[in-house]
Amino acid sequence: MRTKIVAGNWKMNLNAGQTQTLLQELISQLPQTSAAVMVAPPFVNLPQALSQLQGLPVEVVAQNMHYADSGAFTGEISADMLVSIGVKTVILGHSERRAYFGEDDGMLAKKVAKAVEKGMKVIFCFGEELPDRYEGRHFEVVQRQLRNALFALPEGAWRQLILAYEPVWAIGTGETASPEQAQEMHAFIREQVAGAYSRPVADAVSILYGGSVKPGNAAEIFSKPDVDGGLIGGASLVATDFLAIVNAFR
Ligand SMILES: O=C[C@H](O)COP(=O)(O)O
Repeated sequence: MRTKIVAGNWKMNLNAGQTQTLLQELISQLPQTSAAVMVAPPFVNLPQALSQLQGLPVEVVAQNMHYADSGAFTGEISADMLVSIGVKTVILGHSERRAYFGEDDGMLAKKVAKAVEKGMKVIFCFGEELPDRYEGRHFEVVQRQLRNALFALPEGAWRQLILAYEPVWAIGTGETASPEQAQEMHAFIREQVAGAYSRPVADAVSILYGGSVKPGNAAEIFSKPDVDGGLIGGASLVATDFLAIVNAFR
């Protein structure tokens, strides 16, 4: 049985005080759930989140990291630094990192390999842009993103991977992939993993959907057999919305 996951990617939102408030709201209403719940605040608020969530079933996740162990990379954060404060999971490959910070498949392959080497779990994001879908290239694009960044990893690394399919046209736009579109792509992704590795590896990996998941559409999207949860952006900044999405698994 695959792990069901609801992860909130806070992106570049919430200062220290706002972080404390949102976490308090989440903690006070935390439901019983079979899903693993995660939140990803910006780097500077990770220690506070770790402290507030200590002993609670909400994992604190980083939004990014560098591929080098250390060195002259002003403004960057290493895997060691994250691990040293207690962060065990990192989001890599988000479309905003790809679009605004020049992260390509080659760089992401290095980042994923480093995170895996350091014992971290990775939520690896990928997905096609709107023209790709209009022009029928979406499967090809996703296949290439997976192959270039992940398929050179040893099979054992897959125990540390979580995939997050995020069609770029659905991120922050209010437009969501239909549950059928999500299921179709997730099944395709699982086939790619089965082809590159094995059926057991493919069946074990959690594949999350991301892109305008809201309380009103989460249950239907999560009901699809190859959708194992969601990576939530905007709706994760409102405690009641995020918890309603978590509850969509009940
Ligand atoms: O990481 C989360 C995704 O980018 C989705 O963001 P969104 O829920 O605001 O569309």
